[in-house]
Amino acid sequence: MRIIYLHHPYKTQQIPQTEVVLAMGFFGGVHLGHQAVIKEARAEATKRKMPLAAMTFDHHPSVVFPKPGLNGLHYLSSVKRKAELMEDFGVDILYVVSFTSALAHLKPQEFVDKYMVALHAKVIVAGFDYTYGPREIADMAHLPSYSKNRFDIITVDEFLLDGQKVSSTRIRNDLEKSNVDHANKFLGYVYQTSGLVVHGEARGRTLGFPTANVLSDPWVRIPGIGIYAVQLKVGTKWWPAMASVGRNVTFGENRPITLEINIFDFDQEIYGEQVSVKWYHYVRGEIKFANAAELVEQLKMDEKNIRKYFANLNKKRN
Ligand SMILES: Cc1cc2nc3c(=O)[nH]c(=O)nc-3n(C[C@H](O)[C@H](O)[C@H](O)COP(=O)(O)O)c2cc1C
Ligand SMILES: Nc1ncnc2c1ncn2[C@@H]1O[C@H](COP(=O)(O)OP(=O)(O)O)[C@@H](O)[C@H]1O
Repeated sequence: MRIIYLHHPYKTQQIPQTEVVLAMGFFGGVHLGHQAVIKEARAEATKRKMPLAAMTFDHHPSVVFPKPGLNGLHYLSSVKRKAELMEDFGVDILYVVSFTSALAHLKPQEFVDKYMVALHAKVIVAGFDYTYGPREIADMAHLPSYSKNRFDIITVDEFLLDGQKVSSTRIRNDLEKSNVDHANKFLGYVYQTSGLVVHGEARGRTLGFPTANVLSDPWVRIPGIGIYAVQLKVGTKWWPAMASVGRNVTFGENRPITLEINIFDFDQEIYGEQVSVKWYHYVRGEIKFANAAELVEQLKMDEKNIRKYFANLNKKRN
């Protein structure tokens, strides 16, 4: 897959000359609803023997148009992760467009001309609620009037799972409530984040449970406080592990929230490693123990439960 970064006004030399099917959306999280759009676009591209291009933005439109109640940016996928997922789902060219004031203030006709037609799109595929300007004048219903027959349009219906709309907002709420199991169901894959292993307070090793302290990438959403069954990628290998998102309440008041991960059957120094975390399953809430010994007893039980969880998961897969 080729990734092309466009910053308005982009240079025409950046655009490949081939005609494409173009899937449009912010695709935050690339959840089952987004996957339905990409699948439909993939099928159309194969039918027409054209490459499949997809367009996303580097930042959410709320950076330029702030929404009340939306404070801070907490994405379900970094651009890098989005690109990995897009490639998995068969995208050949990914356009990552900078969402700036200059871009946001283009008239709908200008956006269609410069970011659809000039990208040699023969077919535009997008979800039913896709907009490219103010909703009243720039939704899917208005797209034919701007297209002027220069491309075909495929609108993909709302995707429901168990009768519920699959949406990024719903998935963000699930993660906030520590419900990674439900978030994973709506994502259609296991939620993944990444970060850097940094020093903690060097207490873990004295408890018999060393924990890699992971400083997560900025702007990416970490599940809410709790203990989780996770897998951690160090270098190229995935390791089963148990993670704590919490304030280490046993050891004092008002501590910051940290992400700490004890890796099973592992004994290496990994400070400075860039690692990825796959969030499989919520196990329990954070508990304030009377002393370190009680915490250690709980950690032993957590390890047992989480090993069992992964053993069952492997059994189900085989
Ligand atoms: C699986 C797991 C579960 C944990 N559960 C709790 C908990 O319930 N309460 C708590 O105070 N700390 C909990 N911790 C965090 C430990 O307090 C922390 O890992 C330990 O203090 C080591 O900190 P350090 O890495 O800064 O040395 C947990 C850690 C792990 C890995
Ligand atoms: N099984 C393991 N799980 C996690 N980290 C481990 C493990 N074995 C060794 N380590 C190393 O030990 C470090 C964690 O030890 P710990 O005493 O908790 O110190 P810190 O507070 O600096 O994280 C990790 O960053 C890693 O380099």
